[in-house]
Amino acid sequence: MTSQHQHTPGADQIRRAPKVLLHDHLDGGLRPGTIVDLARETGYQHLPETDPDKLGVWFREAADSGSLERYLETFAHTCAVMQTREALVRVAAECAEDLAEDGVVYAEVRYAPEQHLEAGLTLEEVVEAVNEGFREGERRARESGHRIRVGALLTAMRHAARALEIAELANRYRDVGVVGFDIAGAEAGFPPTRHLDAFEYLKRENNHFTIHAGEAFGLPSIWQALQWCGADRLGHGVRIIDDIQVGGDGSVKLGRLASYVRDKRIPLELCPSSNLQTGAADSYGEHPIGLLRRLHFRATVNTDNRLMSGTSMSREFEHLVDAFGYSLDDMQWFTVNAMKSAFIPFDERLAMINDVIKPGYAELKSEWLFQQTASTSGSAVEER
Ligand SMILES: O=c1[nH]cnc2c1ncn2[C@H]1C[C@H](O)[C@@H](CO)O1
Ligand SMILES: [Zn+2]
Repeated sequence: MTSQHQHTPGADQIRRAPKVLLHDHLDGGLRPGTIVDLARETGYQHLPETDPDKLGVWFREAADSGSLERYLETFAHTCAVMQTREALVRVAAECAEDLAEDGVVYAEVRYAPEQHLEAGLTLEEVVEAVNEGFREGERRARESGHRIRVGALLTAMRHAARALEIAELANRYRDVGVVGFDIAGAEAGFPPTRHLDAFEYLKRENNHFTIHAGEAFGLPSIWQALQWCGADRLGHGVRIIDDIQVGGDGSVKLGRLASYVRDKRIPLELCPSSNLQTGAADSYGEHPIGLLRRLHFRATVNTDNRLMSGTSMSREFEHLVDAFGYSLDDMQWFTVNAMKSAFIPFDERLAMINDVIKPGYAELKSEWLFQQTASTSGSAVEER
């Protein structure tokens, strides 16, 4: 009989399993229909398609170029329709609702406030609108029987020069909806050390931050993010694989940086579908997450941009279950890793793990166990 631990979950179980999301961009997760509505309401005339289905396909295809720079160009359209308070509240509320509907129980969603000032909002107004939207989305989710908690990460764009200002903003709204800071944007040519003042400030304030590193550029970027900037987590970090040698006999040798990342339990915010689109991996089966999970890195599963990748947390897990045969126990392992790595206080993370995540997986596994008993009881004699 198949053990419950080896059970590969189906789509429905994956969706119902509690999931934790640490790396998701607000401006990369809009519903296509909402983009069309907002463009109409705000007079934005440059959408490549005005039919929601076609627009969704356009984003996925345009983001599928194999280049991070070209992938990032698609955000011009989403940011263009996220310039008013009403638009930001709506997008944030729908984001929380969509994640909750997908079984996400805790999410840290990031966005760059500096990209939402074109119609005259201040940085503070942007943050307050998004916070309001998240609270509204959490409330609507509760009404439809889902529970989710959403925290915001404020992102500074690495090609710009506002990182310190955004870090100060993150600090001001700490404990008021914002749980940390991030930098994003094109990686090659924009090392994180350009923003050292922002990271040093956050460290002095005992605040938390993650850095997009090791996605389009390799080990030097990861090394800088950790050893110069002091990042708590790595956004992607997938190229840490370049510091791991696997011999023909299956033996594995970790370089100094890879050892440091594993020994220090540095969380890797891995985003498989996004990596396939920007060229960091060729297929799900070849994605480094398989090896990193086997080697017990602090690996987590994330969506990055649900719109551009046509994905969700459940879809990401479906791909991984297909590629690696992951069980509910593997899913729970990734989920607990993510919850341990969140930027909210330790006692709250622990409560989520013990009171939400573990009971959720126990319930699914018990469901499976009883189904197994029912379906095998007729053949008990043969099995003996
Ligand atoms: O995967 C990514 N790498 C680097 N930057 C990214 C990625 N996904 C989104 N961004 C950028 C584009 C968005 O406008 C910005 C803030 O969410 O972050
Ligand atoms: Zn990202």
